[in-house]
Amino acid sequence: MSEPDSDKVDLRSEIPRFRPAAPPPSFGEFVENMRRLQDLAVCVDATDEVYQQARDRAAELVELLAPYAAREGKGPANRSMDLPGRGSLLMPPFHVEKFDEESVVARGVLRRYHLGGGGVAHGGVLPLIFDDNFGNVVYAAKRPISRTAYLHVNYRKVTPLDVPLIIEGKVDRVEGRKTFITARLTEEDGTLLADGEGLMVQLLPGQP
Ligand SMILES: CCCCCCCCCCCCCC(=O)SCCNC(=O)CCNC(=O)[C@H](O)C(C)(C)COP(=O)(O)OP(=O)(O)OC[C@H]1O[C@@H](n2cnc3c(N)ncnc32)[C@H](O)[C@@H]1OP(=O)(O)O
Repeated sequence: MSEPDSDKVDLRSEIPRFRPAAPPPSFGEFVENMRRLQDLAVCVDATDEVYQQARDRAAELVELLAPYAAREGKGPANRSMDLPGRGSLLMPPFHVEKFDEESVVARGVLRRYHLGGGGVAHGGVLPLIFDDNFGNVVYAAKRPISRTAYLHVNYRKVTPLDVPLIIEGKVDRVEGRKTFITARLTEEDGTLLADGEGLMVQLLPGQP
């Protein structure tokens, strides 16, 4: 019989255990510089000479970092709870401010990197924010490990960039393996930008 893998969340699931990271001191600034770089990469209008230099410096950075690529759950990205977006470049830079069984609240801004068109956020970024909130709600409500079965977002108003945003999500109801979650994305003054509803389904033994 094979040994249980202590990195798995439990024997029912292939999902790695979530362990918060204690990142090295420079990691947060590294991530913020990378975010700034992403903002610039999608907005600069430069000469070919500038792009050549940028290409070469990016290649140097790749060469520096490539030897340290690690498996999921090992590096600090996505697990650094004190950093915006848990230190993951995939995640918009939101900070969780409330995390309990009643609700999960996170606050952050969308930046130039998240631009869709007409000066406002890309619509596809919002489901990412909602999905992450739903995942947090499941954890905070101490529901079993689950995956998103569906996610519905109602876009009520365009979502501005560089303006503080707040998402609050909570469990609406539980039906057996199913956790239904609702959430609202607002500006600080309460202006509703989008609301969403999702179904998180508890995984069965062996489900990835
Ligand atoms: C300190 C801690 C901090 C934590 C921070 C970390 C946060 C990280 C956050 C990251 C978060 C990221 C999170 C992510 O992004 S998770 C990634 C995105 N999601 C997926 O990839 C999921 C892919 N799908 C599946 O794996 C399966 O389909 C699942 C597991 C969902 C269900 O397949 P399974 O074969 O197991 O179940 P079933 O089909 O018998 O269905 C079971 C029940 O559910 C009902 N049903 C199913 N689908 C739908 C549907 N679409 N609409 C309505 N109902 C639906 C179905 O009718 C049935 O109901 P009932 O007949 O029993 O009444």
